[in-house]
Amino acid sequence: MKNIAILTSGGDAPGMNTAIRAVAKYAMSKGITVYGIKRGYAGMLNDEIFELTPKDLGGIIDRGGTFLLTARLPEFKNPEVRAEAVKNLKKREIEGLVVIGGDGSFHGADLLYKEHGIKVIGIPGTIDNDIAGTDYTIGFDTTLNIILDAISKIRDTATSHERTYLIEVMGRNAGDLALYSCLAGGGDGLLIPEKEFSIDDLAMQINKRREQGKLHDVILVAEGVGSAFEIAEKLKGKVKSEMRVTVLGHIQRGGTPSGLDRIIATKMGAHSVELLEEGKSGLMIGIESNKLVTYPISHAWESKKEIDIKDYELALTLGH
Ligand SMILES: Nc1ncnc2c1ncn2[C@@H]1O[C@H](COP(=O)(O)OP(=O)(O)O)[C@@H](O)[C@H]1O
Ligand SMILES: O=P(O)(O)OC[C@H]1O[C@](O)(COP(=O)(O)O)[C@@H](O)[C@@H]1O
Ligand SMILES: [Mg+2]
Repeated sequence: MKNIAILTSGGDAPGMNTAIRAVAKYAMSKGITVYGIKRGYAGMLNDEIFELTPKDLGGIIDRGGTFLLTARLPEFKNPEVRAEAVKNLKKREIEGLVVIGGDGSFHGADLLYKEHGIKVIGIPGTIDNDIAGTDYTIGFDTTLNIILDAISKIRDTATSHERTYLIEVMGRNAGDLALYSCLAGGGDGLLIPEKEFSIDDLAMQINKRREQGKLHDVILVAEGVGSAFEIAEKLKGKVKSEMRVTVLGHIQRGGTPSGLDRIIATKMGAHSVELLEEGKSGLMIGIESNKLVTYPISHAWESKKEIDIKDYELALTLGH
């Protein structure tokens, strides 16, 4: 394989730059020419494609976001749009494409392979950890650590004022960020979309904690269950303590990638080039039990990543 390209697509995630660097440097070490595509599929369509040089890759291993920029292009679901975009790859004789993104981005990649023969490899990059076939997606660990830092800070003020805090965290339809920040941050309650919950039970739990002499409550609310403000509204009159809501928002998606995110981004990035060199295509890379694995790329949207029930129950047990 002589020429490959890389793009990032969907929501950005810390560690995407680390992955781009690994793909490009590893490919260059094998004599492959590497193109960067700006703004995901939008840049492929608009011909924002340029040859990456070693200079582009310096100083990005620890930079959050993605220097290739990212975008969402709903029109890419249209086969005519894909046919137009692929012309910009073919005129440069780009045979392989590494797509760093989520299930939606992988879907687009799969169609490029099936319809136009471009060899594609997907690297899971999203803070949500909502992709089947991998224990961790790139960005999840960094975001988890940002949330843990926020929990510690909020707990200080929550305790001083003896308040109940609802902290809304990202995750789209997935509860992993809320679950693992509750587990590792000592959260006192957890609401995730994968599990039913009762507002009355939560209120009872908060009141019971106060009877035990606890001075604060930190409740993790996954955005997938709805607004934490609405949950607070429903709790009003049922809990005795004063309540506050903090929506962490996009602060969760920025900053230096953690060690774990950099390690998995680097390993997955290099492996994507190995797979392309072997002539493979239509695969996504994952990490399971600390080993790199591959699945057909369709695994990302055909299988649903399940919540770990034991971890969920442990978080609830320790939160009581
Ligand atoms: N079914 C699909 N067919 C073709 N392209 C798709 C499809 N779904 C998503 N895409 C492309 O991938 C982009 C990113 O998808 P999105 O679902 O927003 O994020 P993520 O990749 O993080 O799941 C979309 O804006 C679109 O360009
Ligand atoms: O940046 P936006 O457009 O506000 O999107 C917010 C969404 O993006 C995410 O941060 C990341 O989601 P994706 O990786 O699937 O794009 C979600 O957690 C959140 O729901
Ligand atoms: Mg997605």
